[in-house]
Amino acid sequence: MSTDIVLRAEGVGKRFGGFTALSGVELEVRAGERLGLIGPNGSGKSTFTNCLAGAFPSHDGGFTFKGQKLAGLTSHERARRGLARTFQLPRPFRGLTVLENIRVPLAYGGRDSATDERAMECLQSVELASKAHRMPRELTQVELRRLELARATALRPELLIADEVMAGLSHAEVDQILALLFRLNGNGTTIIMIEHVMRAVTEFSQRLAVLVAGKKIADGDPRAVLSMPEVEEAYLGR
Ligand SMILES: Nc1ncnc2c1ncn2[C@@H]1O[C@H](COP(=O)(O)OP(=O)(O)OP(=O)(O)O)[C@@H](O)[C@H]1O
Repeated sequence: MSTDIVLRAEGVGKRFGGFTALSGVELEVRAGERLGLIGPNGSGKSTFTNCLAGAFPSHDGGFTFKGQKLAGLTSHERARRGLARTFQLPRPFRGLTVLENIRVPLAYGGRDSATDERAMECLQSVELASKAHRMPRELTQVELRRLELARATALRPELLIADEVMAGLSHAEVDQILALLFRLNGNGTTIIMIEHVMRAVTEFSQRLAVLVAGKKIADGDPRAVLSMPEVEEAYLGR
């Protein structure tokens, strides 16, 4: 694993009206790293993702990605720079086939890359090639998650934020998605996994960061972090 810092969050804060959803969040992610970002419901994980991906601005602080500040860039511009995210509820274009769904992000990456061949390659990487000409409504839950991952990673991002891609899946399906994420990481993609399926997070993460009520309360070796009394109390409810 390289020691280059690919992402740095500095003092990130976000308010919704009078409610503080994030406060002073500092985070560094190394190139090639697998980081788990955990925390109870409502602790600010998706808000952090939305600020990072440019869905809405943060009120305080900001992000540096590959040495460049992200402030002022739209979510599309961030995606073009290699920052990808999935959505908790998969958001395929319902009126397009599975293959056409992959052509959309490819088209963002430049006219030449939006070929059927490249789209099929993406589908093969998530084992969905046999469903290329199906409509999203014909896919199972786990296939929809795979399509979401293929859409997010079509442009071969340097950093992927996988936001609860395992929710509601069976044990075996979680293993399938885990294998896929390990493969993506093995091919060089840095991954931040936001997940409530603890088995998956602990198996996947080289490091864990914990958000509670909008603040980062722990960051380090997964075993050490999970055995911290404040994490057990806040997150695991023990
Ligand atoms: N658009 C919004 N307007 C007002 N409050 C919001 C908005 N988005 C999030 N919040 C609030 O901010 C807090 C953090 O929410 P967020 O969705 O980031 O938590 P989370 O850690 O991702 O939770 P979960 O694990 O349930 O997905 C919550 O209290 C939520 O109600």
